Amino acid sequence: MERKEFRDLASPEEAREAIRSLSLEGGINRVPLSEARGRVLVARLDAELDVPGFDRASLDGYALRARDTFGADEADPADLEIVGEVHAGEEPDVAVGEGEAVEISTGAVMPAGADAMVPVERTTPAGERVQIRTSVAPGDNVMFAGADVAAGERALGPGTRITPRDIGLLSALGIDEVPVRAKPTVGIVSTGDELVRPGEDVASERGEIYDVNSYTIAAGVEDAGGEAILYPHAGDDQDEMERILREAAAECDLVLSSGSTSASAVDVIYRVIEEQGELLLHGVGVKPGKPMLVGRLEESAYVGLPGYPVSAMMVFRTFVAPAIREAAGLPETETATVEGRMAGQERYDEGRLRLMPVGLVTDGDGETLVYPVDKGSGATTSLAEADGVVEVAPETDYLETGESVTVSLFSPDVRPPTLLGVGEDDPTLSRLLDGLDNPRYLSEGSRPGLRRLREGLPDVAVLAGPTDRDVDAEELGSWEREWGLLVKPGNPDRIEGVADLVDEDVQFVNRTTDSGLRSSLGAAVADLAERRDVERHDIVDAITGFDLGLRAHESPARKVLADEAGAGLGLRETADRLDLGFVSLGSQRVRVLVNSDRRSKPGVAELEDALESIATDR
Ligand SMILES: Nc1nc2c(c(=O)[nH]1)N[C@H]1C(S)=C(S)[C@@H](COP(=O)(O)OP(=O)(O)OC[C@H]3O[C@@H](n4cnc5c(N)ncnc54)[C@H](O)[C@@H]3O)O[C@H]1N2
Ligand code: MOO
Repeated sequence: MERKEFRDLASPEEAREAIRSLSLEGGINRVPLSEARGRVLVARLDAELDVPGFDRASLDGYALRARDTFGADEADPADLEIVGEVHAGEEPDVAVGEGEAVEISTGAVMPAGADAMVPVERTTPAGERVQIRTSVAPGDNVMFAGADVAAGERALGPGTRITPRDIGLLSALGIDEVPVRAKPTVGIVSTGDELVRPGEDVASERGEIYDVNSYTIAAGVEDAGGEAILYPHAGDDQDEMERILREAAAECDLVLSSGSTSASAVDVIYRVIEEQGELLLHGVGVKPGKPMLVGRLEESAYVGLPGYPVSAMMVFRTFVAPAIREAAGLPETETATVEGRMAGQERYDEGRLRLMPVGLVTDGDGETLVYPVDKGSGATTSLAEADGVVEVAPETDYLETGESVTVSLFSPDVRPPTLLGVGEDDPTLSRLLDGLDNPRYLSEGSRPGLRRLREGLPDVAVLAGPTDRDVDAEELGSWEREWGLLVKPGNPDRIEGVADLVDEDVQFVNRTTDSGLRSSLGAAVADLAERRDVERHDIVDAITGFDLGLRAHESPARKVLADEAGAGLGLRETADRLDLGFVSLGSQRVRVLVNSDRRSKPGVAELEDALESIATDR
């Protein structure tokens, strides 16, 4: 079967050009005022009436003839006869003659004959008469008909993006429906037999995964001013893809697919477009996003996003979102950028424009440090833990430590976290972080925590268990945790310690070598080897599963819970919470070390307070 190979990649500019050449625009909608916010007017709206529609009292007080007050002041008030009253929403049933006044409420129609009003504070009523202790000029305290907007005036111009303030104006004019640019409708078709919608059960043993792209891209479409329509997943079968894509193309201005863009035998989406529409390009010199497609299907524009969530999102953000915004009539987003320095060296030699997700951290001098967040295109945390993107030109070989880079933030309201921590995964730490304002914690394990602290990236590192090298850093606080083997409830295999893992037939689940628990287990294994006078590797080899370590602190426990293992490395706290049996092997201190350069950061002080509070709790 013929497979796609990517020999000639289009340039990013060619990809932009190709998308620009497609028409994404919808037509015109008439929407009720209640749905008009954020929509873009397509025509000018003129006032068809005066606002206000009548001469209106601006204050509570007395309507009168200005000339009756001339010369009046506190010492020598004008004395007028009260001949009636008029309230807001009432038609006046009285006129004001010479020497007369009418009691009037704010917003009421000025009675005939009156040309000004005096606020109640400057009057002294006495029975049927009122003393006016000030003089006013004609027009004082009156808003005349049409003073706000007059009939025939231009109220809002075409292209206005309707704000709550504009809705105020439209309401005053009595306009209940407005002509706006239709939102471009964007159909989203995710392909892949493995996809399951969130909310349904996922069979991991069969390789099923939750569909990330449909919802992420739909949210991006709505953000860009489009209307997202989710279509059912298309499997990897070409006929099914064709049927769903054509259905979407018939109903939408733009169809976005995800997946099936690359080089495998089931990556056939390009054939559907080639055979049923027009394929403008397939393969662009960007990383991630290389296998993207641009074309037309029926009357609709088409962009094929790669299946990997990071690739899909980056292609969407870079190439598709601007086109949707334009079609929706929205202004280009103000891309907020920040300048920062690279926290470490970053090599790169793939010759494609790299869209590198990065995180930000503020150093002790208030300068911004930039570090790549790259767990690979398949990891959703690559974007959730990033603040923005640095574009690295294709000809760049590496970015040097300290090199200045421009980060375009994912949105203008993105702020660097108040605290950046790296290190051990721990439940007490998770609770501490909950109480802080916008922290970020990269749970990479004790060893990477220590290494990154030495390199000067994080504000704090969280370490547990024995460390081979120490670091010259101050301790901000610490706590103890009890660790051991998590076993089935009631411990049916009667596991009592590491020796049983060696001597009995037990499937064990370990943690990665980066974790502090694993270091403590390593020490226990070394102890046992010494007591038995054998080599350490003899012990290790005899434990089934010792070499395969899982990343997070609960992962081994979950394997035991699922009956996939007889024992796992973990914490007493986890065993208690998941109702598992627990065989204690010891307790270890979890220490929070602070980067000396960052002592004065508010986030560090906040964490220190939180650490003190748990120290006094115990
Ligand atoms: N031999 C080669 N293999 C690959 C190449 C290549 O040039 N030669 N390109 C790689 C690149 S770059 C990318 S990007 C991916 C793109 O692959 P596809 O667009 O064909 O996507 P799939 O194979 O369908 O899926 C990739 C990956 O992403 C997962 N996925 C797919 N859709 C979703 C979704 N809606 N939500 C969550 N995750 C999704 C899918 O399960 C796969 O794990 O190809 C490389 N391969
Ligand atoms: O281009 Mo793929 O999108 O490198 O990950």
